[in-house]
Amino acid sequence: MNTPVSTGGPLVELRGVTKSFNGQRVLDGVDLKIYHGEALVIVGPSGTGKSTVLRIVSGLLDPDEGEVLVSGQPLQVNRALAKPVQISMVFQQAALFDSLTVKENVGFLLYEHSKLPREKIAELVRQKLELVGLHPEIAEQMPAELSGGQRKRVSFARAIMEDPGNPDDDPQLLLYDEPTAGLDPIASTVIENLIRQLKDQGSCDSYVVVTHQESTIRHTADRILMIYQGKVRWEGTVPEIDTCQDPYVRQFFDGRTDGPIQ
Ligand SMILES: Nc1ncnc2c1ncn2[C@@H]1O[C@H](COP(=O)(O)OP(=O)(O)OP(=O)(O)O)[C@@H](O)[C@H]1O
Repeated sequence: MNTPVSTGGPLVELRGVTKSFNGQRVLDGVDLKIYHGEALVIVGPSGTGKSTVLRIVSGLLDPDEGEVLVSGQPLQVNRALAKPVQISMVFQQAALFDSLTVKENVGFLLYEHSKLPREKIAELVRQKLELVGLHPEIAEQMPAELSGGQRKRVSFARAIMEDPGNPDDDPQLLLYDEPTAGLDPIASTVIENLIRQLKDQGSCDSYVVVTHQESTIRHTADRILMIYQGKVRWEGTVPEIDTCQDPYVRQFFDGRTDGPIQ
């Protein structure tokens, strides 16, 4: 694992982050902290800005206002130079290149940007495929030949790929956007277990999951944040899902149409 620049403060912190699209304010002063070693799940009604938060944390999107601190340092415009924490994102639709094999997808960044021999990269790909529970023979297949659950695992393998000679390349924070969307309950459980397992075995230090699926919330969260109308509305733990009397939380988890959430 990478040695964090600072172990005292949070890994990532958002302070007063706002973001608008087409004049519509989606995030309206979001404050949140992601700590070392934590399993954070972000929930909230559709369209409330959860994926936008992930994209801001990953550096794919800039906030309009507010600060993003990574290991206490502002996330710089020139992110290639300032990389105190390696952050990897697993996208909702797996986002694999259809014209490349599984091996080329998983090893993409190393094939493009490292000096490692191709055979070494192929070996690393096989190792990562095994870590996510896929048979290494799948490496030569095309994404279109795989099931949705297999594609998700391939995208996990890609997110945890690292150059063993470059300690800065070791992902510390994994961001999962709707990792179990569209999967049956059993396939969802397999993916939820895998998310926990990858952290427990050190493939990442911390993770953030954005999900609507209650089983995924319950299986992958140590801490839960609920975002509503552009702000963090509630923060709690899994047992508190059942005991919390906050009307927003109750309505959300009970799936009721009547209540303060419009
Ligand atoms: N690049 C963009 N351009 C324009 N509007 C955008 C863009 N990205 C997000 N939005 C809008 O911002 C709002 C929040 O989107 P976001 O995907 O962050 O919500 P979400 O909470 O993750 O939703 P869901 O649970 O449905 O996936 C939506 O209204 C969406 O249409």
